[in-house]
Amino acid sequence: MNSIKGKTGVLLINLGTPDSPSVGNVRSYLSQFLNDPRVIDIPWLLRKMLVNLIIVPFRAPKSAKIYKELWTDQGSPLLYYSERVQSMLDTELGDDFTVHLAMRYKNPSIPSVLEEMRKLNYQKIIVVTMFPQYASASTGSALEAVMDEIKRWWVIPDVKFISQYYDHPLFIDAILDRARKYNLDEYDHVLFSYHGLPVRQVDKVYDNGVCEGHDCESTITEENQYCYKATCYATTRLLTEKLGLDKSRYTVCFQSRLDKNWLEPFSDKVVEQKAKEGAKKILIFSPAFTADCLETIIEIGDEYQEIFEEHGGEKVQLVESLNDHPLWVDCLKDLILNR
Ligand SMILES: C=CC1=C(C)c2cc3[nH]c(cc4nc(cc5[nH]c(cc1n2)c(C)c5CCC(=O)O)C(CCC(=O)O)=C4C)c(C)c3C=C
Ligand SMILES: [Fe+2]
Ligand SMILES: [Fe+2]
Repeated sequence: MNSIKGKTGVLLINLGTPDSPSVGNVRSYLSQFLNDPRVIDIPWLLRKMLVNLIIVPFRAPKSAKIYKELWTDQGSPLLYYSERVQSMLDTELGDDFTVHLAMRYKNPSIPSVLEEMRKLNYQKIIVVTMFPQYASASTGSALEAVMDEIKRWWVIPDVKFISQYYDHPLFIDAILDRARKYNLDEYDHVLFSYHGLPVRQVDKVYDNGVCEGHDCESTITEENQYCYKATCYATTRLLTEKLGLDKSRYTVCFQSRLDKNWLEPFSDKVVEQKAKEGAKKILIFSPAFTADCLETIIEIGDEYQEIFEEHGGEKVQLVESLNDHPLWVDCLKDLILNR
């Protein structure tokens, strides 16, 4: 048996990114991602045909071009920052814990990292994703992939899952600290742009598959606590209360949609609308992304800037993701030690 630093293994999981921005690697990433039944939740045959014959062949070359713009000397920002957080958290947690990092799609893969962890014979494993708001397509999929591996082990240690933490005070404080360098009074409007989801997927958290009788834009209760829309609005309320931002000065919106049946309002449409109303400068928070990635750097930073300028606006300012912010690491540490 290999020696272990401590008795608890922590598995930190993020979404994943292509191994390189080549068309082949982007195709392989998109294929694994979009064939996930929690991401495209339609019947098997229909998903295989739609994803493998239509979406991936058409999207891979376009996405590869964008990934080439995103790539830095350190590789993909999502993987780079996830590794930084893993190493900082490992140091912060001290000798009783060892922190491992896996990606839901591509590398380091969940099966390979869990196999290393199995060999280390931990007494306890704590699994935490880098998704603050629960969604079946992100957190649910990552936790299912972990269960699929561990269920086959002969020895199953104590296992603990952390499903969401959008309201953790240190998560909120870390975002506020990122925003400190921007003077809110200089901006005509503020957007809180979350990754979008098909409405059908969000509503599946309710037994009858519909979000009826819940006021998910203004209240969160035991009944809608896993409704992604409700947690995005709740995250925004926690942030805006501390920022002292009046309701008239901000909009919650959802980006990266694949079709029209996704959560509304759509971020790109809000950006366009604000420019048409005469806004010159807008500030965009992206509290569903804990590491900067294609969806923040390119979609918000470049594409929304273009849309805004096209309609008369001047500057779209992105509030950087938490990346390797020390308060973000403190948040994860607190979740591991105290949840
Ligand atoms: C049906 C499609 C998709 C669902 C549902 C979805 C949910 C979802 N995604 C994230 C986080 C990220 N997604 C990222 C990229 C990305 N997302 C989709 C599609 C769905 N996501 C695609 C096709 C892509 C690839 C890029 C592209 O071709 O446009 C990323 C960035 C990864 C990177 O390498 O930088 C993140 C992060 C969440 C949290 C989520 C559910 C709430
Ligand atoms: Fe996504
Ligand atoms: Fe809801």
